Amino acid sequence: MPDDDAFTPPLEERRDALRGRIAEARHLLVCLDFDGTLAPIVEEPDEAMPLPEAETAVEALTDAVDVTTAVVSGRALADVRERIDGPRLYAGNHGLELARDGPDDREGPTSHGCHGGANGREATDEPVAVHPIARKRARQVDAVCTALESATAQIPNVGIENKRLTATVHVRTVPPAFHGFVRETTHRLVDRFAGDALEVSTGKQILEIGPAIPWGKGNAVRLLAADSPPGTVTIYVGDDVTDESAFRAIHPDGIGVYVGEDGDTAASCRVPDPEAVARFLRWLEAIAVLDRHPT
Ligand SMILES: O=P(O)(O)OC[C@H]1O[C@H](O[C@H]2O[C@H](CO)[C@@H](O)[C@H](O)[C@H]2O)[C@H](O)[C@@H](O)[C@@H]1O
Repeated sequence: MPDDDAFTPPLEERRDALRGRIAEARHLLVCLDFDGTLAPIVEEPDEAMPLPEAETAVEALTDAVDVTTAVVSGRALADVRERIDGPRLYAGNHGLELARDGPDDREGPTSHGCHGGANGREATDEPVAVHPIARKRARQVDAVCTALESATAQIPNVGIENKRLTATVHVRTVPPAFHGFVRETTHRLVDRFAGDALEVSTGKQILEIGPAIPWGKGNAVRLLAADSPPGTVTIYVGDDVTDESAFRAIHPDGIGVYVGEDGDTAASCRVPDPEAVARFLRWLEAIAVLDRHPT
């Protein structure tokens, strides 16, 4: 594992080393977080959109030979798919939902942990695989959201985003004096409606409510990498707490790019903001096309 205390270098310092690894790779799996990575953070979650230059870069990478693109988001899969159309693969709800190519009888969220088809796997016709435990706990997520909406109705600007398998409580524009109340109320209602079945975690000015199971973006990225051809180098770009499990999942063979100026990360290098992510993706595409497939 990377040393937590070690300074994670800016991309510029790693560019030459990364260029060699990318140019030599037989295939690239490029996994991208959405909010704070492809889309700048905004006050109103529903207004988040990818930077046009990021969208163009993702499209170009998706069209490149021997490159697979994936968006791996904390948003509901259907929501993030509406916001960026083009990548080949999608993971939503922090990896609890997965849309990937090929037959759906492989190891994955639908079969993780408790389903038993042939070889312990469950076949499904669904285009989107959903973690079975998360699916069962969706009713509890819904009950917590309903209760939270009425318990926080008087709190200015609080937002409850019900994503079915998980939920997000937004406090970005809630006056700081109310943050403690929102946090305590969220924990109390999760306890009351779900006991140990759901848990509360944190992100950028949000509380995330989700099933208390050991499954996250890192598991989803491992599944996508397992579907990739031999000789694939996995690249993951992300900015928030839940992206850290993905950085750890691809270490040490993959390339983790953290978006932000500060904060501990398991990524191998960092870029400052979504504008720099778009430039990185452009650079990646140039190497993928020119260095690996020179005409
Ligand atoms: O994994 P991601 O794709 O980065 O999703 C993480 C959460 O992102 C969204 O919330 C964040 O972005 C909002 C819009 O910029 C911002 O207002 C909020 O403060 C951020 O935390 C999204 O709304 C959540 O559902 C995601 O879990």
